[in-house]
Amino acid sequence: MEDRSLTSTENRRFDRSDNACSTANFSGFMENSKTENKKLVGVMPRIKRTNSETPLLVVDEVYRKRWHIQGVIGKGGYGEIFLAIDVKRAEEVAIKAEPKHRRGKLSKRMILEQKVLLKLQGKPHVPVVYASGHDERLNFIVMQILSVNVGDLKRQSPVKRLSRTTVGRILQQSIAALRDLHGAGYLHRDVKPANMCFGVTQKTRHVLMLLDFGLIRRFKEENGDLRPPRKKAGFRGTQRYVSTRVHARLEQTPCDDLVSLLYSGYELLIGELPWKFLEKNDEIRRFKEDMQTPESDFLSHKGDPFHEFGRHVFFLDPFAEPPYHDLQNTLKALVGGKKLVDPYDWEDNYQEVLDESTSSKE
Ligand SMILES: Nc1ncnc2c1ncn2[C@@H]1O[C@H](COP(=O)(O)OP(=O)(O)OP(=O)(O)O)[C@@H](O)[C@H]1O
Repeated sequence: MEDRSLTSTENRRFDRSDNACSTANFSGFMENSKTENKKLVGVMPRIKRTNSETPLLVVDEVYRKRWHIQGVIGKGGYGEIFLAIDVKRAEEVAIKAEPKHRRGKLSKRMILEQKVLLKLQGKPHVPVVYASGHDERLNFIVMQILSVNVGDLKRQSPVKRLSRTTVGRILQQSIAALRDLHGAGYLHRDVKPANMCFGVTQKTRHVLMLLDFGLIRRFKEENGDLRPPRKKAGFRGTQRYVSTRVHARLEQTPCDDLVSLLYSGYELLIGELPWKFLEKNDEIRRFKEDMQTPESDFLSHKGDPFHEFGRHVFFLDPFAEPPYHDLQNTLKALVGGKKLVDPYDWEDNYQEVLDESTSSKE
């Protein structure tokens, strides 16, 4: 095994041989016995050894006699994501933990996330869940360890953006992830680069995974019909990425996840969304509304595959099933003959996007 300094603040890549052990049953949570042959080769997240003052899980402690906590690898608005070693299987896992109570109320967010993640097990763009459950203080999900998120992979690029072929493939895979999720009857409602990671094993390092099912909502009845829309829906999502329909508090449908995906792709391609520095909700909404008018600069870009994709997405019928396959096909020219398994920017020292930048200056 390579030397892995856990105090390092750099992203790490390392190789590790698999050493899967048998599974055991615990009370109070479910366990998935599926384990994949592990050899970690992807862009591993940074580990912070320092916890917050009131840590959800304590570094160096063994949680539930099973997971040796190594450090924090991610933080969201609700909880924290830890790197841990599963002492039974001798392999790295990620543990997402959230307090059970929020502002004095029982938090249902992670309970729903646990349920949906379990339902989606076996889908290629969803992380493998090894266990999930709760104790008196927190809810937790033990899952497959993934790479640095795509937003951070963009931030690490020397030109703070990603190449067209990398973005095209991220979008094609995200469309597949959304097709599977929508097919199961759920909307994500928080599609953004920070909620996308790649696998870190040889087999999964080119597979995009969609994360964070905390804002998920069922949009179909059990019989497949659309649930009747509410007159006014609450705001759910991240202001920068939500569609104009969400700004208008309309009931979300699959097209709104796809608009968030379009904005995510635009951000990855150009570096920052034009409304990044606007603070007022109305100003952001107006900017987005202008962008989707047929005479906008964005939609006047004829012949460019990303703008073609934008045209498709902006004019989707909110109440019809999106043409996922056609949308993926629109992106073929952006991908330019690269395969999903060919290296992505971060595996190639961002050379392609550096070359794109140089040629656009000439
Ligand atoms: N399985 C994983 N492996 C590696 N990193 C992960 C994993 N799950 C989450 N992360 C990292 O942690 C970050 C936060 O995760 P997540 O979005 O699930 O948390 P959250 O508390 O629900 O966040 P939010 O406030 O955006 O809703 C992600 O952006 C990602 O970088």
